[in-house]
Amino acid sequence: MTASRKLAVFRLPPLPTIGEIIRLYNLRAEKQLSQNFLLDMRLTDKIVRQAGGLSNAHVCEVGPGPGGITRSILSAGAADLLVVEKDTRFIPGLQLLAEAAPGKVRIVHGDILTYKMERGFPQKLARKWDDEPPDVHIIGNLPFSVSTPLIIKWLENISNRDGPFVYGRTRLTLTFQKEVAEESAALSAPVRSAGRRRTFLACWVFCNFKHCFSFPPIIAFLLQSEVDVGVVHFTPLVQPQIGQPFKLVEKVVRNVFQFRRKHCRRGIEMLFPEARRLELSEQMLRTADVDPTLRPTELSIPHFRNLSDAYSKLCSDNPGLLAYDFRDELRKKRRSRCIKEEEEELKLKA
Ligand SMILES: C[S@@+](CC[C@H](N)C(=O)[O-])C[C@H]1O[C@@H](n2cnc3c(N)ncnc32)[C@H](O)[C@@H]1O
Repeated sequence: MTASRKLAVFRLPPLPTIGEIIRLYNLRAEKQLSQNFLLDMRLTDKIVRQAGGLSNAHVCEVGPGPGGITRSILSAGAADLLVVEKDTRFIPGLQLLAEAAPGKVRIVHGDILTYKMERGFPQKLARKWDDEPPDVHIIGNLPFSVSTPLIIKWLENISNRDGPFVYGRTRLTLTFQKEVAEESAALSAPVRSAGRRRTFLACWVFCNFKHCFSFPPIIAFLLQSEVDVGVVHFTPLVQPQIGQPFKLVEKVVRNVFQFRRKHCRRGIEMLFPEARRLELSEQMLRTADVDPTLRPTELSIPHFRNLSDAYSKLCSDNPGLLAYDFRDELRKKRRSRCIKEEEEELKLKA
């Protein structure tokens, strides 16, 4: 016990504060890039604690910026910290931190949306999917415009067990806009809770999802930001709540939520080519045993499970259906209408 406690404690040598780093390297937060920095170490420590014990853990921090969360991860005892930062201006400050924690910090100057995390950590860390999660964590306070596409990408990775999930059920601790985090946490509440977001519905399907706490921007940021921030912790589920691939589930959820104030039948119809729209959407709703007059926000995960299973069955019976996108059909229709109008105009002129 004492030995492992000793291992976990890591004290960084005296370093300039994050505020001094920002001044030293002239790291102006770019408002158009939604760059806001966490300066309060008590807050960064609290965010990092939400990941669970990091003693001797392998961690990837996404978007470290001037390094507030980075310092908290090191102080929490991480053995190996991989930071992925897109903006060159932050690299020298991160190098200073790497020198202060020899052998612990690896810096990647790159974009997390394209970074191949399956190569980021040694394969020996990998655990079986149904084992306990591996000692690999992802932590980050990213711009909200990046964290949403990123979580969609990672949900697909969870479904395929690739990317950061080649190591097993890698845990994620990320920040989102407070309203999104709180409303999404309400997904576990009774079915009729309003305001659910489709991205997070998919999160519930594939992850255990916990809204840890929120904080106002005023206590944290260098730039005045208008929105509160919510810290969310995800652990991939051993058994997703819907046994279909992410792409199919996401397509069903996306189409249903397209007309969020209308009956769910309206969005479901758009999954099918115009010529067979009514027939196939009725068949799907009947097989799924879902009331077509429910609104998208009234549908529960079991409803989506039945809808996804029914849609998957229709896709196997109708080759090409999974690739169907009503927008392509609309575009083709518009194009042929334009061509027809042009031909008629030419006829009139002749
Ligand atoms: C909101 S700031 C937060 C900085 C730091 N994590 C903190 O809490 O103080 C977001 C950081 O993510 C970086 N970033 C933005 N998009 C990124 C991407 N696609 N890949 C890697 N880093 C990114 C920005 O350059 C910036 O350093």
